[in-house]
Amino acid sequence: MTPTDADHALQALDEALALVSRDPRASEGSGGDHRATGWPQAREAAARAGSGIRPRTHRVPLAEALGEVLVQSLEALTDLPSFDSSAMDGWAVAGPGPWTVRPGGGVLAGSERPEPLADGEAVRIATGARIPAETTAVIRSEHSREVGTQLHADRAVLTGQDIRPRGQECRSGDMLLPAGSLVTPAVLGLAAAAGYDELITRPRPRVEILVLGDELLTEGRPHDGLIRDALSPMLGPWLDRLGAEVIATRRLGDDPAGAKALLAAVTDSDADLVITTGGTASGPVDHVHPVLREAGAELLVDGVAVRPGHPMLLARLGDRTDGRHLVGLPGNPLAAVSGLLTLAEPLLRALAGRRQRPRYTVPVQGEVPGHPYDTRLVPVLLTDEHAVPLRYNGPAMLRGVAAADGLAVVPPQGARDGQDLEILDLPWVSGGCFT
Ligand SMILES: Nc1nc2c(c(=O)[nH]1)N[C@H]1C(S)=C(S)[C@@H](COP(=O)(O)OP(=O)(O)OC[C@H]3O[C@@H](n4cnc5c(N)ncnc54)[C@H](O)[C@@H]3O)O[C@H]1N2
Ligand code: MOO
Repeated sequence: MTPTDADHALQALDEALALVSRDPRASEGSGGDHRATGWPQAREAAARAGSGIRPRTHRVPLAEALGEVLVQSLEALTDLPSFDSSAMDGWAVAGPGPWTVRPGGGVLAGSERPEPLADGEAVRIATGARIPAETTAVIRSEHSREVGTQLHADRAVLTGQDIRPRGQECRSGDMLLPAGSLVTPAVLGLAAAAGYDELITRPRPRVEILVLGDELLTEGRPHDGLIRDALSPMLGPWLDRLGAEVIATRRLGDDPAGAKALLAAVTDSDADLVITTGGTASGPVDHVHPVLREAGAELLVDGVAVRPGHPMLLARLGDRTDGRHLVGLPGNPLAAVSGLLTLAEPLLRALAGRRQRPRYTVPVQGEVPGHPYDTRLVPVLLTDEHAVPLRYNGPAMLRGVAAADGLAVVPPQGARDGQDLEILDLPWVSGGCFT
């Protein structure tokens, strides 16, 4: 590391740790003097908020069901295989050999029902083709010899060999997968094989993204105190990867008109989840809290003991069963990522009827400084053995996370070299979603 790099790294760490509350119980910058929710509890609260809501359902063509969850169990509409079929290219034979080869063409996959075999007869057959009635075995081409009109087997022939009997995998009506299963590419294949053209699933949760801030540019280089909006380009595709349907991304100013538009979205949006960015802290134009108060929203999480991302929040809009929520992400870009993984992801999984992500840990390489009271989320690269913390992990920086495979969950007080840390995979690394 050059001295300049080292300086930068230290500065990033300083910034990541700078917002240490003097009183561990007080949450600064999130609109009041109250307790921040612990990081694990915040994730649980978000998952709880999204479960127990009456799910919407729809019937969709197979390809559109990818990444959604089955509302009903998947029952076979047919026996599989639906007829006795050959498992190999070779010969269908009846009785003991040698056999007389039936003249003419063989039996191909997809061909009409073949003529029954006579005892001592053989017919050429392709993998997947219907087995002629009276067949006792299939002999692979490489295990047989044709001598004139006679077929000889090179090795012992067992009755039933290389025949896939009808119903070997399932009988019509068998339950193939329970309700609640995620529709993966493999499930689409199975459903098609079992006779389905459409599936009944829970639609993806709909999300509306509202990006707050007057200082944001949508193109060109930063100038005159204005900066590029880094969150609009990032959040839509990210939420898409988390299994949401992003219905709109809108930018709202910090002026009264922006506050009014925010209030309208909070009260009227037909999204299941409204996500805001910025305006969560206690600055003069931070109007997320006032708008939520005005709308009578219930704050389920208001500040989380995590760095970055401390001022993130989760609110319930409307009543308990209608299931509309708002997640307020802090404006600092890595803080927004932290809020996305802490609150939005568990909530969206629950709303989609998906199970929460399986937890796993990886030993960390090197010591990781901790916050005195709060959890830290630190971008890491994953090697075969370790999670390697990345620099440039300050709340306003995306340079670390853009190079990362995941975020390591560093407990308060930090981690020693080799300590097992929970890893939050980034969705494009784990490949856990289908879009
Ligand atoms: N007095 C205090 N001030 C702040 C505290 C605090 O505890 N006391 N907390 C700090 C923390 S931690 C965070 S995180 C931020 C959260 O601020 P807001 O959610 O209110 O966000 P803004 O003030 O609107 O913006 C913060 C920062 O992020 C930049 N930003 C905003 N949106 C975008 C975007 N779309 N793309 C790129 N960058 C964005 C914005 O320009 C600011 O620099 O509050 C601290 N303050
Ligand atoms: O550190 Mo704030 O917590 O920048 O999100």
